[in-house]
Amino acid sequence: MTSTDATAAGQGRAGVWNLPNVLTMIRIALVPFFVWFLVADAPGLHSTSGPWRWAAVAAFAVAIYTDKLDGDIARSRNLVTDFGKIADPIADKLLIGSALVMLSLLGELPWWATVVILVREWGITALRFFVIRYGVIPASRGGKLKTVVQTAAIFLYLLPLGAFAPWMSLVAFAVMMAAVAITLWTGVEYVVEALRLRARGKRQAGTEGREQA
Ligand SMILES: O=P(O)(O)OC[C@H](O)CO
Repeated sequence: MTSTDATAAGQGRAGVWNLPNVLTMIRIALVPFFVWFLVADAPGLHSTSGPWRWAAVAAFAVAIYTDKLDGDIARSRNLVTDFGKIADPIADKLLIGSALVMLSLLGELPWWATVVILVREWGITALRFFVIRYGVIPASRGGKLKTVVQTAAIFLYLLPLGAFAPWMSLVAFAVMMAAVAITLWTGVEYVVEALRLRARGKRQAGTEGREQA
């Protein structure tokens, strides 16, 4: 969804307890299970690539599916809410953040990639709250693409197929680098959007102040 679409959609009066928002909450609830499965697979933080790892892959896949589903339902049934516009990216960040931290803890992903992505993700979340009095910054098309590429990269990292296909780790790394690049680029776009929103809000407040005087 673009910012413009979202600004319009944000006027929707759908309640918080609608299906897309419940799916978003289910996604958040799946995160501890996902982490627990990864830990259960890796005594002493050494992955055994056993059934618990596959359970983690499945939990991640289900969580990602709820992300697609809630967006589709929200748009098709006009159930876009301001709560959803804030909670949906937060749910994504919790899932993706926990996956990245766990992969780094397991020694499978360089910490720098995790840190770069997390700083951008939570920085933009904080920015959304800083400018919320001027309006909501919803996920942009680039933000959605970034989440898809991050998800694909994490999925490739999670799949315990290294023993059968050693080239998989190269592919996973290449996709993760693409994810890092798009993450940074869209971060810059959101900063520009936040500055515009703030400037517009201040201009409007100035005009209203003059009209009342
Ligand atoms: O890049 P953000 O912060 O807008 O997040 C995008 C969402 O995760 C897409 O669902």
